[in-house]
Amino acid sequence: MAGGSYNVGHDAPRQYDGRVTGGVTSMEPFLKKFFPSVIHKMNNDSGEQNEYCKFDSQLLTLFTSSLYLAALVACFFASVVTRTFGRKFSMFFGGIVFLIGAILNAIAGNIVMLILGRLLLGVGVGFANQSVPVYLSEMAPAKIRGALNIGFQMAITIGILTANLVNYWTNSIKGGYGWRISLGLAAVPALLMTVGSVFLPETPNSLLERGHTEKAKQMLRKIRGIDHVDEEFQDLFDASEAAKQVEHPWRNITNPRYRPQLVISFLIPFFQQFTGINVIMFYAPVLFKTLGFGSDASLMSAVITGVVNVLATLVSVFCVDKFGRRILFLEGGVQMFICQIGTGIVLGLKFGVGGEGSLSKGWADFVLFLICAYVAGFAWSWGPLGWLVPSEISPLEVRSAGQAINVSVNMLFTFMIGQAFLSMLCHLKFGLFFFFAGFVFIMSIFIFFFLPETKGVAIEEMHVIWEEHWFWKKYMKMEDTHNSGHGSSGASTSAKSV
Ligand SMILES: OC[C@H]1O[C@](O)(CO)[C@@H](O)[C@@H]1O
Repeated sequence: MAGGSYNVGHDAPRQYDGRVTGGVTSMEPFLKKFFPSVIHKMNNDSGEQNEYCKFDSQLLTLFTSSLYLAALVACFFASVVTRTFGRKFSMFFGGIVFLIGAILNAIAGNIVMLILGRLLLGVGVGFANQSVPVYLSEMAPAKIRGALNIGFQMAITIGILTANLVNYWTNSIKGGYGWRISLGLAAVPALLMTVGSVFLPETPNSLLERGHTEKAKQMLRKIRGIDHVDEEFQDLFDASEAAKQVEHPWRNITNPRYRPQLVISFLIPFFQQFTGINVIMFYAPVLFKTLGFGSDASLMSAVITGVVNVLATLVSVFCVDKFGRRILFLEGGVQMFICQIGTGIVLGLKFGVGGEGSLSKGWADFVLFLICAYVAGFAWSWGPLGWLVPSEISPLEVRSAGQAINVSVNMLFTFMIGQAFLSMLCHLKFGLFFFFAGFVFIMSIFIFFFLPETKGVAIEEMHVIWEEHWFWKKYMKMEDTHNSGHGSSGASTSAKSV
């Protein structure tokens, strides 16, 4: 499946570098060079050491999370570039900026270079994030769009695992420059993306959007491998014309008729981040080190959680169309809740509020098991469904606005949790796990009552599920004050996820 390989190839930079930092921030030579105060705190053996606060440094968290802030800002520019100059150009530009960021990070001699490089990486991520999913959705034949959508999250998890493996290796390199290799290797997927984007065909939708009607038809023939594409082309053409009529997608989405889309496009990425997943993904090595695992063992544990993440995401590829979204969301929620409460209790008992103590091997293994089960629960529920559901519920006329909300909310809260985690751990201590468990409880209730099943429902028929829903149906009857757009555009039969 060609689309699958586009996916993995092109999302790799975002994932590789976004995550490689989690490991780097637990490497001593790196900390010594850029964050000596953290090292000082770590080595403080005055006996009053608080395990939870070992790594608390605003600068250190800023280093990790600044990428997402840059991505958040960049994705708004990227949406204009992607529309005006095409998906290919957006990927190419993102790749180049990302490449410069990776080089700057690898040769960084001071904290300014380090953070500047990271901001550039963020800009690259913003562009890739905006263009790659759109590209995939537009290239995919309708019947494998769902699988491809999860392919996006699959690529994310593979990128995280690769980053963890690289860190595991570079951590063992003598000479104190391992972190440079970790950060610099981000140039590999960046190059892949830049060069790859030159050779990729442009999507028919993008060609149509920019007025190249005949080229668009030829391209559709080429990528489908058949001559008779009239029907699909007509759908694309109609959808593109209908989208051109929508002058105010942002005003459209505030219409009561689109209330479920507005609320869900905001809440799903918000909740996805408040599962606390990135505490594990960004800081697993730091977290495991805090729990008393050695430096090497910490990274190894991060590799283990990385493998679990990939495999469990695969599970959802096979289950999502068979068992539906709701059951995965709910099962994943229960599993995460139990594991978080379990981890919180063990840490509470072993470290108490004072944060002094250690874990015996048996208890440490048990915590590792709980964290792996938590990651698995996330990886077959909120991970992939966090992208899939918002993209499939919006009719064409509000799709771009819905998707922009989804991506920006995701980046915003990834940033906020990345930024806040180390001091949350320091202040909330083991309560941090109860904090996220509380959110998992709330989000599961939300899914139970407010998210109807979307499995097997054609996108253009999606309005029916809201009209029949006990809560959302009242919005469907409300007067349309802004315009005459209906929840399902007749032109949206090709159901492009943009
Ligand atoms: O697999 C974990 C990853 O999945 C996401 O929640 C969504 O793509 C990321 O924020 C996270 O790092």
